[in-house]
Amino acid sequence: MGKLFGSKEMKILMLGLDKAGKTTILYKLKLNKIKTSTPTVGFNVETVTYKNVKFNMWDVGGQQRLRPLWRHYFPATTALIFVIDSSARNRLEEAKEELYSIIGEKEMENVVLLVWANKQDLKDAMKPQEVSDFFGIGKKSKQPTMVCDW
Ligand SMILES: Nc1nc2c(ncn2[C@@H]2O[C@H](COP(=O)(O)OP(=O)(O)OP(=O)(O)O)[C@@H](O)[C@H]2O)c(=O)[nH]1
Ligand SMILES: [Mg+2]
Repeated sequence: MGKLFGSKEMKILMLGLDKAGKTTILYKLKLNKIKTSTPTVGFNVETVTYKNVKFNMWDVGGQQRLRPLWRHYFPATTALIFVIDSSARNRLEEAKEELYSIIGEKEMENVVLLVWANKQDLKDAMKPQEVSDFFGIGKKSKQPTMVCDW
């Protein structure tokens, strides 16, 4: 917990496949409203302040051709929010591969990991528990990990 709350400023990195909903989440947290967005090429960064902690939230484009750039955003990350489209069952394997490739990197092996099971409003969405089971969260990774929806 000291790692989470001891410092006054922390970098939160949001990654995930294209169309998972990262930019939508960023602006919902920042502005408390849904802002339509186009696919991100590059990144968005916003500061969300809660009590005395400043969360610098980084949202990076997830299209396949942009994923090799993700590693440039790794340094100084405290927590990774890996966003998935819970209704895109056919993309879950791809998402899992990308997640394990990220947390397999030395720089990222100790970050706090949150898998965000997004788009729970869609009727065929996988529940957070199903996502957790599919990803093997907490089994393969030794870092503090949880799966959540909104
Ligand atoms: N139904 C539903 N749609 C959502 C939700 N979150 C995002 N979307 C939609 O999903 C689409 C993609 O959202 P983005 O936020 O642009 O996705 P992204 O992860 O930033 O995509 P890239 O920038 O390409 O990596 C948009 O049409 C959003 O309106 C959600 O919780 N429920
Ligand atoms: Mg985006």
